[in-house]
Amino acid sequence: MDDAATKLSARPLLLVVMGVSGSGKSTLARALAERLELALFEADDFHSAAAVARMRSGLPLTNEWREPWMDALCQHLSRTRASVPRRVLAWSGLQRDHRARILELGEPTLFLHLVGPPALVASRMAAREHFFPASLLDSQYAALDPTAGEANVVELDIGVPVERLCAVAVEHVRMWQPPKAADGC
Ligand SMILES: Nc1ncnc2c1ncn2[C@@H]1O[C@H](COP(=O)(O)OP(=O)(O)O)[C@@H](O)[C@H]1O
Ligand SMILES: O=C(O)[C@H](O)[C@@H](O)[C@H](O)[C@H](O)COP(=O)(O)O
Repeated sequence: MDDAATKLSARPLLLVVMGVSGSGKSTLARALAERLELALFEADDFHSAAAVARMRSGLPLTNEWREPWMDALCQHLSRTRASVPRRVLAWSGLQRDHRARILELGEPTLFLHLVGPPALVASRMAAREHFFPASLLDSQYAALDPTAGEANVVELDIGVPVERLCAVAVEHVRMWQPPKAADGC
């Protein structure tokens, strides 16, 4: 473990790497999991087969489709909290209400919102294999509630290499003071 990781190793923590599809959530979450020795959770693992088929076919999720996904994700996070108190979640987190549901779990939670030009995200999506088609990217931006000014959210520019992005994220985590209510969790 390096110095930054050692300083952060004592406290419970939920890092949520969020942003539109293709913004680099899984990539950064993997890097943070390794660097800070966190357990990695992928929100994509909690979609129903029908929801995945819907997205694969070129239809976006509606909020009605997102509800059971949120339920499954929150239940899993809640069930595993005691056994895995230090984790990182890759999850789009597009809706403010859904971010509030994650906060309601009561963990010291920092959202890392990956932001960048849609054209850059689209080009990265075009270059990867994934069930989520690039044709749905506009619908992701349409569904995204802005995070500017929201407490416990840091916006990170995706236009840098992953190693740099990870270093910047770690620095934000190191400087972050969890709100008192979640401090002792
Ligand atoms: N900082 C980065 N610089 C260059 N390419 C990146 C970066 N982050 C992610 N990528 C690439 O962009 C694509 C989408 O990243 P991914 O992590 O799958 O996004 P998401 O989980 O948000 O859908 C992948 O091919 C990944 O390798
Ligand atoms: O619309 C949403 O609520 C989510 O954004 C969801 O559709 C997710 O983005 C996909 O599962 C694609 O997965 P990635 O975001 O990991 O590319």
